[in-house]
Amino acid sequence: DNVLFEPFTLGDLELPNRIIMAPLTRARASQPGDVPSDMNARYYAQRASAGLIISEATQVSQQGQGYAYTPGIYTPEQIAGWRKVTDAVHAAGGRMHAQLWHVGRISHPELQPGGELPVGPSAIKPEGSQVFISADSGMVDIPTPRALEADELPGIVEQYRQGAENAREAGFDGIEIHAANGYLLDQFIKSGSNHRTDDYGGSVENRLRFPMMVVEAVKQVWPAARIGIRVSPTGSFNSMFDADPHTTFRALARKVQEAGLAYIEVVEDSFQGNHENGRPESVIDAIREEFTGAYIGNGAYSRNEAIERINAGRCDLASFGRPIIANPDLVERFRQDAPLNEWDASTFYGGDERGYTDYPTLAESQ
Ligand SMILES: C=C(C(=O)O)c1ccccc1
Repeated sequence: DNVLFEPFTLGDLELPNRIIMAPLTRARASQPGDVPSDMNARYYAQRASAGLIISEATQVSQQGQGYAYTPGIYTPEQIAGWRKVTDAVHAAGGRMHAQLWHVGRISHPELQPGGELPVGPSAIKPEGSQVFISADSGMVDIPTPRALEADELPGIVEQYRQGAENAREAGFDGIEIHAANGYLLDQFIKSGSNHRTDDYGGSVENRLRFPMMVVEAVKQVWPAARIGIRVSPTGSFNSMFDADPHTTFRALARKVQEAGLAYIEVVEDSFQGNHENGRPESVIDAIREEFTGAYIGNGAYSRNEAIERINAGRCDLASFGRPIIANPDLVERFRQDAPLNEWDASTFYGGDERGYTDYPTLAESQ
């Protein structure tokens, strides 16, 4: 076997391999109420051979929802739905973290409590971003968000803490804080989206303050060994930009080290794996210098590139998105270096079993 099959202790969780199922929005929560379903449980259980499954982004409140049909983790029905998922994954021998999500400005009044404006660190419209709000409206433009008042922030921190609590009740093995891809925490971290002049904006220290309040809050619920965080230092998805990612994410990695979290998952190029900017190797170096926990690399790796990067010490584990959508038995295929099913992008988001639970395993294809 290759290095992908060397067991790894993530925090205090024993993983049988280094192949991680990346968090993947599929917009297939059951309605009404954005509740995880039996179909969702089947999809995740099919992929339980991954060393660890990280759930799709899961909103911690109505205010934190940005797209139709993404699952929440803030109502009793949603918690019960997630319990079905974790039971099925555990029965199949897997392990699963919940990715806790608040979209911030990437939303629309149709999805917001009381039809309010989406909220963010500053009233800066994410040019070019769109969200899917319903089957009949489809993709719509995003309005200029309302800038959050400082005294609203503790309430949002509580949404994450409660979400962490609900993840425990739902049977997850741990949580991942979603601080990547232009959603609320990334909006605070990066200079392009955070123009605040109070203690939560301006300097790197100030821009990291609110995200680190969230880290401290969920540490009241979970041991740090069961908490990870996802970041996208050079990600441009959702109209994001930071003037100095090297400095910003070195500082973040140092704070995550002080917090003692189990891992950092890094989106290593702009979203959806197009290497237009190449891998930000110097930023990866800075993170690795400051953070001695596990580094999960995400960046459209092939099987062989993942092996190379682990052997070269550029990452400890690798997370895979589209390949594991199309290959429920990706682990076995990587073990055998077998051919992979092609993914069908037209069924990534929304819909039913088609393009979700109906991709064949190797055994089913022979
Ligand atoms: C949660 C997402 C992310 O992290 O980028 C997402 C949301 C909608 C479509 C694709 C991805």
